[in-house]
Amino acid sequence: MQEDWKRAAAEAAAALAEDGMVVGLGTGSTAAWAIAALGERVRRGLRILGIPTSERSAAQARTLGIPLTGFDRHARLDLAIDGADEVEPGTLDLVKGLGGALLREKIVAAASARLVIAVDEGKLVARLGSRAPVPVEVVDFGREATAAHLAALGAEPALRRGEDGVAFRSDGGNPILDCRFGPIGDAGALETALNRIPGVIENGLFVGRAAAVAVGGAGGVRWLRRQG
Ligand SMILES: O=C[C@H](O)[C@H](O)[C@H](O)COP(=O)(O)O
Repeated sequence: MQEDWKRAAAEAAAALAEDGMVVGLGTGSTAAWAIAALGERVRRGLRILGIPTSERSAAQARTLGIPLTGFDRHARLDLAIDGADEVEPGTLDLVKGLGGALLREKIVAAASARLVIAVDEGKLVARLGSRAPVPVEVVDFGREATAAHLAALGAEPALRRGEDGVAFRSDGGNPILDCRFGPIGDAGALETALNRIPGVIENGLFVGRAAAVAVGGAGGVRWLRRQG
């Protein structure tokens, strides 16, 4: 059921790609449905270039025959399609990065004319942080000191580990501290405060970036759009 909702939302988002666009390819199980839908459209003749946000998404896109490009050839994107871990419906602010791709995702989102998010309705929350931790990518050096700064902002930082117990590494080779804040009052202020901590590379709060969110649910797909 949830997988059907993700897929429907992802396909609605993928339908926004048009001939000639440079498209950011997100990461995660929902973004994978969007990449699959784009692959099918490319097979039928759609002409786009993709910029993937992870090695996983790059591999999937290559398998499907989606031509890829990079920032050296295209510094601006027309559209980025991605998933999210939490969406605040009023603001379209997001938590992202439980899949570990938050840094590349934020770089791609920041370079895109439009960021379109696809989720199932279980991702909607009244306040960001209600359910998901905020992932924070950090450098190895001084990780404990960085974690202490994060704790001082009210988080409970936990080093992300794989199922094998080994510390998770992002595609950039960095560890991630998952920071439980509980419901966040001012996500914009927190996003800025997190990135001011020495040792923090990027955090998973995406504030004021999403233009629209496709939400899959029992009644089909509905669109949330940012006002203004
Ligand atoms: O790093 C991962 C990304 O931010 C994903 O878009 C996010 O975790 C949502 O993933 P999923 O669609 O698998 O729930």
